[in-house]
Amino acid sequence: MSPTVVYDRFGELLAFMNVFALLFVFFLCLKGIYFPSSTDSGKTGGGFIFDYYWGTELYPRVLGFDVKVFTNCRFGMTIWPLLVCIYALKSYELHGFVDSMFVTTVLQLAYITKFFSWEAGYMQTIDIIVDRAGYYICWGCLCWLPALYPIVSQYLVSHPVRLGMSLTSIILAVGLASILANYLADLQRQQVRSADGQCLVWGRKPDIIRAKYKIEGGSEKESILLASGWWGLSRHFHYVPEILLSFFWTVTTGFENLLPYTYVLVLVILLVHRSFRDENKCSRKYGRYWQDYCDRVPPYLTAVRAFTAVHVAQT
Ligand SMILES: NC(=O)C1=CN([C@@H]2O[C@H](COP(=O)(O)OP(=O)(O)OC[C@H]3O[C@@H](n4cnc5c(N)ncnc54)[C@H](OP(=O)(O)O)[C@@H]3O)[C@@H](O)[C@H]2O)C=CC1
Ligand SMILES: CC(C)CCC[C@@H](C)[C@H]1CC[C@H]2C3=CC=C4C[C@@H](O)CC[C@]4(C)[C@H]3CC[C@]12C
Repeated sequence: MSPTVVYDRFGELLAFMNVFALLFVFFLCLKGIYFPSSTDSGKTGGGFIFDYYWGTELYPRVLGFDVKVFTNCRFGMTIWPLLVCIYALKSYELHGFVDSMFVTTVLQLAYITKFFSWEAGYMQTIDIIVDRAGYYICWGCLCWLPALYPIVSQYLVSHPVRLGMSLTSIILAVGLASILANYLADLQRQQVRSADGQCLVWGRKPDIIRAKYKIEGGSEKESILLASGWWGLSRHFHYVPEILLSFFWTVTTGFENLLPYTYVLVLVILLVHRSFRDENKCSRKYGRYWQDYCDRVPPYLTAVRAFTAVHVAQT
């Protein structure tokens, strides 16, 4: 049997995953209340619907597996590249070599490879340390991610687009450059923190804030907030190349249909919402140190506005 049967019967597979995920989230909801694996567990206080949506446990374990690492990394981030390859194979069976499919496949696989090379960093993000294992994260990674994230590849199977050599090269180059910028920004923060600020950022001594915060139990800890390099351009600057890279792998579909742009549009909403959530989290965690960082570095919408204003003034 060819793996492209997954493309042919994707609707049925997704329906099955939905039933499984909805039941699994229900199981997790009860488990967090009655048999928690960790201390951050129990009802949210918002009623059953909200418990189900948000989850009742931060780090549930089932049969020795960490549920969120499994749903987010081992399932979601693994099924995505598999689907991208299956859709590319289906397209090859139907139309032979199609350059738009080639570009989107290379860009998505490069992006996913980037994710796995930085996976340890993902363990420190709000998905893992703030969001409980409920409908939002678990159903999201089991159903929403496989349906939405590879949508461009799925669309190109039935709507092949011929880009030509020049467009193929340009989109590949700017797409890979955006992936690199996003990767370097994530890496820069990790390196500065692990070197305790004793390293160079863009050839200079980094501009850092030694931010103190209290952990449960009241003892004090210290962390580094980087205010130069990528992290000095704007707060959450790495979201800009994140949006651009997804736009580049989508623009391969042309402008005839809005459907393949769903992922980019949803991503913009998700990242804007996420930057507010993260700022809230950092402000509560670091207090006046975070305020100091905000005084030095503008939010990215301000940075984008300032960037556009300079360009408009120049032209
Ligand atoms: N495709 C998709 O669906 C999505 C992709 N992403 C991508 O995933 C990656 C991770 O993003 P995300 O999960 O949002 O988390 P971030 O990488 O933005 O990390 C946020 C955390 O970084 C720390 N931090 C914030 N500012 C600074 C600073 N100036 N210096 C040092 N540390 C700082 C804080 O954590 P601490 O408590 O450690 O200080 C903060 O909570 C990015 O590449 C992003 O583009 C993100 C969301 C969705
Ligand atoms: C239920 C839905 C409305 C929302 C579902 C949300 C989740 C599926 C997604 C929320 C945040 C997403 C991610 C965050 C960071 C990531 C790092 C990046 O390098 C790869 C993608 C991802 C793991 C991404 C995956 C989907 C979310 C968990």
